[in-house]
Amino acid sequence: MIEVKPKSFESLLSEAITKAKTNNDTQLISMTEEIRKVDPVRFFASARKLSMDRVFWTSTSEQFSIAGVGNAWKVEAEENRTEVIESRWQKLLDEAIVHNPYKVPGTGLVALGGMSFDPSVRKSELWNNFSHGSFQIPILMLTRRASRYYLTTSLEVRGDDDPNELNKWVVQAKEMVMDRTEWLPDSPGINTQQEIAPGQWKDTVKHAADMIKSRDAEKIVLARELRVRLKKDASVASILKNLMAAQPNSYVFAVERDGDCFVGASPERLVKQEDEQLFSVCLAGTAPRGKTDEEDREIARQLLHDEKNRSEHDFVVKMIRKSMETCCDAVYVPDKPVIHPFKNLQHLYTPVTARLQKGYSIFDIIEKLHPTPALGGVPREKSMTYIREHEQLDRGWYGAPVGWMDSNRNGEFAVAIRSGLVQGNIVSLFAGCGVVRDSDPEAEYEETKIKFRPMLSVLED
Ligand SMILES: C=C(O[C@@H]1C=C(C(=O)O)C=C[C@H]1O)C(=O)O
Ligand SMILES: [Mg+2]
Repeated sequence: MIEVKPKSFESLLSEAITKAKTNNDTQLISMTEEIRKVDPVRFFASARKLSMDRVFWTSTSEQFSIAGVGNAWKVEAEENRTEVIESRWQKLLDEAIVHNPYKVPGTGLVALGGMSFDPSVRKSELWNNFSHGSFQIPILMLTRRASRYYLTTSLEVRGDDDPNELNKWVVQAKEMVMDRTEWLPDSPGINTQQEIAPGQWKDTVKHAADMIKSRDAEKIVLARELRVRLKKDASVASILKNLMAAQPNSYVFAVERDGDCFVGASPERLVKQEDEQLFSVCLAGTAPRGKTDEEDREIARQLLHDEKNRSEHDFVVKMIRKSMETCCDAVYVPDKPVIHPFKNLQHLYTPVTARLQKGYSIFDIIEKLHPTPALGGVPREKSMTYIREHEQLDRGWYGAPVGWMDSNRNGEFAVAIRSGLVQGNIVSLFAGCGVVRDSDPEAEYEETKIKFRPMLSVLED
């Protein structure tokens, strides 16, 4: 990475264009400035006018958000995705010309995106616009951290570009996305809901549980789809706004590809990196919320001691610990889970901390962790084969890592659950649950029903 201190964005452009001409190659530049307050959701909404892919990420509890639009750089990988993405990202980090005096996580060079749950599955029509791995550096990116706001502008230039023209376009685009008067429409309202093959799904749960009883596997996560037809086309910005309000301790995210948008509010962190420090979470085991405080506490107490839910949870803990130990020091995992309540349900939760050893990157961690038994199963390959053969659905990006990373070894990835794919007025929602030997198909069905609630409730009018 080449750090520079240009007088203006235009002078940075001129410098980069000259360099591109000399090298007969493209050149990526990126410049970050601190700006006055702009609401990230409004930024996302206004960015629609640019008709380019948008991306959104927030860890609401930390008041940290990123909203971006356009592709200054993009990597799409259908095969060997982590190697392809990592090598392209490393090359970019070596060559980019950057001005970012702030060093705030999530500013400067930031790649946002995600991947599909299972790269060996042939994509269905539904997920046509989403590659097995896809990351972008937005052209315009807003980063909010508590009460500070930063705008990063990145562009890839060629030797024959005109700095003046490019600069003019950037100035106009900035004005457009920072329009503070952008209006957010109300929730679209739901016309019809169609559960995809619920009976068959319950039969599969029974089949999987029987297989586990005969010791052919230990845990298999099975998901199903709910297809929703809205009264009008969804405004993703409004969905984001409502998700942030309704699910304050979840990661609210959106990744748009050619008009389709994958959106969700996930309670599950896969991994967060701050230099060599890693934070992960084991989240599995579910119960509803109580109607009164007393009932809520009683349900929580039962969940903590419930053998079936504890076994679902413990598979995840064991696997995350083991994976971390292959490339980290100081792996710390508490002995027992605690309850983590969310708006619609409560989960068993065990946090994990670790120190990443030299020579490993966040890609190595993602590759080792995904899919954890919270979304795949135990043993990993057996459960994946079972899912491929029996689930009536293309998971696409559901249940897979989604998030961001920057050039200073900061990043965070969530497991993309409580999510849906928005295509105009059609939304495909996904929810699954961990099947273990004592799973009852009817109870698992009810559990998935609650897991649809976070997304469903923000679509209803
Ligand atoms: C698979 C999902 O959630 C996962 C399954 C859980 C369970 O079965 O108890 C709990 C949290 C997640 O690990 C989902 O929400 O779709
Ligand atoms: Mg469960």
